[in-house]
Amino acid sequence: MPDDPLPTIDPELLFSHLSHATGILAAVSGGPDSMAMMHLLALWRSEHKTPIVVATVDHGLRPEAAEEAAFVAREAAALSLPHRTLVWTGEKPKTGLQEAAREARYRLLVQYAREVGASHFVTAHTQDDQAETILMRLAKGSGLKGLTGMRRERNREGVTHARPLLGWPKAALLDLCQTRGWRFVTDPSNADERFARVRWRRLMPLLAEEGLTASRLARLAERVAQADEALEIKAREAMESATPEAGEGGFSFRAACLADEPFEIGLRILAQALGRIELDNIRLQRLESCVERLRTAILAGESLRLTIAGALLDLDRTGRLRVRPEPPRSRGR
Ligand SMILES: Nc1ncnc2c1ncn2[C@@H]1O[C@H](COP(=O)(O)OP(=O)(O)OP(=O)(O)O)[C@@H](O)[C@H]1O
Repeated sequence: MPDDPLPTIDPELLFSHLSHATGILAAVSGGPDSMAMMHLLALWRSEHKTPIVVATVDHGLRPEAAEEAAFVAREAAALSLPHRTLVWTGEKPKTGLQEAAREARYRLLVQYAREVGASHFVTAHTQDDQAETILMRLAKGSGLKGLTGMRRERNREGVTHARPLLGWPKAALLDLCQTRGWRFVTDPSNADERFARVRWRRLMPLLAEEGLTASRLARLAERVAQADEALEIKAREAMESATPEAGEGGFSFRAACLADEPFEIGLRILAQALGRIELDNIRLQRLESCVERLRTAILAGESLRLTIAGALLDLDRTGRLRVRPEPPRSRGR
């Protein structure tokens, strides 16, 4: 397959959805993607008044990290952009280090965005990152929700996390850095095969030879996101017509919809019900087995009591399902 020509990136279009931001915090690690983002933001700023600040997180995991942060600070200063290094000082876990580092990074970025009054923080995730995310989630047996990939915008504790480069290939950003002479650093952990993401990245050219390109995977994510949104709306409508009522530390609804609606909608109704008592991110397999058991009981007109991820579900013989947080005493049994 011939390579697509690299697209030209217009900062005005790229950041158009950020024009209403009260301030933008750019998360810049020093790699080509985020350095390109910083330069593009600096170009965009010449036409806009939105304050822009830059931050680099030093996770305290690699000795070179402090020098990389200093490098970003110098490059930001050359563009007259204020820069801050945010240091992760917390305890470092022995397992799940990447996950913990990501959580710490976002926590620090959200805190700093608040401190400087920025309504948005932006990261330089690209189309390739999106494609890798989809492949990794497929390999983990993800359901539809996971296959929607990373979102262009999401709320993190009151601050909007935007990913303006999600539609752009990494190669286009690298090309920009090279042609414009924008300097960047190379993070050695990007070649460390202990990380699943790196191993998937190595597979990408092979998959592209069979047509499974990053742009097709990213397109799949967009289509799945559309389907996911439609199914969520249908599930919400079904729940609204099931006379939901708050009470006794939780809420209840007519559960017939769990059996009458297609299984996928039933799953989402239950997930939304649990969401109402602030239980989110429940494992798909757990939800699936709960809905299966509830459907069987509903059709047989039987009562049923179940627990799932800290919630107590009580189906009575009239077909009403009560959902409430599990009392602390019975948890973990
Ligand atoms: N140390 C850092 N300091 C500042 N920003 C960072 C840092 N590391 C990553 N970022 C931001 O996050 C973007 C994506 O980085 P990377 O792909 O390494 O993160 P990831 O952990 O895979 O992403 P995610 O956190 O969404 O899973 C970078 O382009 C940059 O904008």
